[in-house]
Amino acid sequence: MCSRIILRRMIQYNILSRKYNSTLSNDNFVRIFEVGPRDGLQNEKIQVPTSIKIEFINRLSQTGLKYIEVTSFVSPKWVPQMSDHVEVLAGIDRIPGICYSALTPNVQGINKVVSLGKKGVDEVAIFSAASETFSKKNINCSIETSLQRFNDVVKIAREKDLPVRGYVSCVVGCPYEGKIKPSQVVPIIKKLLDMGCYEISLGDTIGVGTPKSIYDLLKEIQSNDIPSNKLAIHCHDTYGQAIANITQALDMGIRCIDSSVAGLGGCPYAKGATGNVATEDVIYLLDGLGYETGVDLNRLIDAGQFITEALKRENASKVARALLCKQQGETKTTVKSNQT
Ligand SMILES: CC(C)(COP(=O)([O-])OP(=O)([O-])OC[C@H]1O[C@@H](n2cnc3c(N)ncnc32)[C@H](O)[C@@H]1OP(=O)([O-])[O-])[C@@H](O)C(=O)NCCC(=O)NCCSC(=O)C[C@@](C)(O)CC(=O)[O-]
Repeated sequence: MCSRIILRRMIQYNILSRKYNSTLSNDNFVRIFEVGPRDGLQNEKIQVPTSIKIEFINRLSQTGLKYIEVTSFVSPKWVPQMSDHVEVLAGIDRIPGICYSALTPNVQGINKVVSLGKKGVDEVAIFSAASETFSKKNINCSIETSLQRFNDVVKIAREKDLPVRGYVSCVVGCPYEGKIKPSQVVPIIKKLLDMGCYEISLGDTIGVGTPKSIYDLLKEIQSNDIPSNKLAIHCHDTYGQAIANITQALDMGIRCIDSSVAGLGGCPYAKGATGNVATEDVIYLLDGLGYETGVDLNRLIDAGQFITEALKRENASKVARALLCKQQGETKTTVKSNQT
């Protein structure tokens, strides 16, 4: 009898301590949401061959990333670069456990995703903005109209058990309206969450944020009882503040970071905005801070090199450049010492 009680206590203790450990490790785990194939490529002026996009996504799938935004179902007249969404999705090697996602701005987009069945995506995203002008430039309608449209998108997605992620662009600044107040952002987040989005990604679309503006924004969001585990941070690095802003967000409990390998990207409707923060730089930061991500930095660098060589441009990741330089130096030293 006594030993049974002890056994039960041991089991309870074990379960509790596992729960405790998993809470700890959850808090220590940061989800990386790779947006390179979508946000990274959507702004490329020359059509990137579909086979390159497929190879890029396949390489990303080998890095340990669990979320990859692969394309968007937007109008090909507005963003021609994403017009091969069906072919991209049909061509990639899907790895079980990886969530492949796409943007769907309207019913036409979500219906197309649904019609693809298993060749579609595992989750979709809708995208709003905290700036009225940006909304009109980006999706050709007011914020209010866009939210009505998204309601219909979410309804269809939920009927098909497709999780929906929400984006809010221009959370600290807009290319047309300038500074954006946190009080402009909070109502949009609330509406998207109420609609059924499982998470809201906060987009510093033109990379003007600083740790102070990110702090002010997150403080306002938190004071409105919106939990941090419903949020992600999406930083562009135009002013070189992205890593500092992400560190601020991590300090305030955010555990999902959007990034783009090799720092690819830019928004077609935000002139002058450079790419997203580079995933390699984010992983280096997180490794250094002791967070877990499950992402292999070397494989990521390989994927980043592949796509930058294909696009014939410099890799914008400082970490990738530094590590590649170091490797080249080491190879040269080895070759020299083998020759002597
Ligand atoms: C939203 C619309 C469609 C409205 O565009 P619209 O012109 O107002 O729509 P419409 O309903 O009048 O349709 C016009 C034409 O587009 C077609 N169309 C309409 N919808 C679709 C669709 N889904 N798929 C394919 N075709 C579509 C439709 O069939 C029609 O074709 P037509 O009859 O003239 O031949 C348009 O403005 C659009 O596609 N915008 C794209 C915006 C975009 O992709 N922006 C970049 C992504 S957002 C971003 O980068 C920010 C983010 C998320 O990364 C976060 C951050 O950094 O802040």
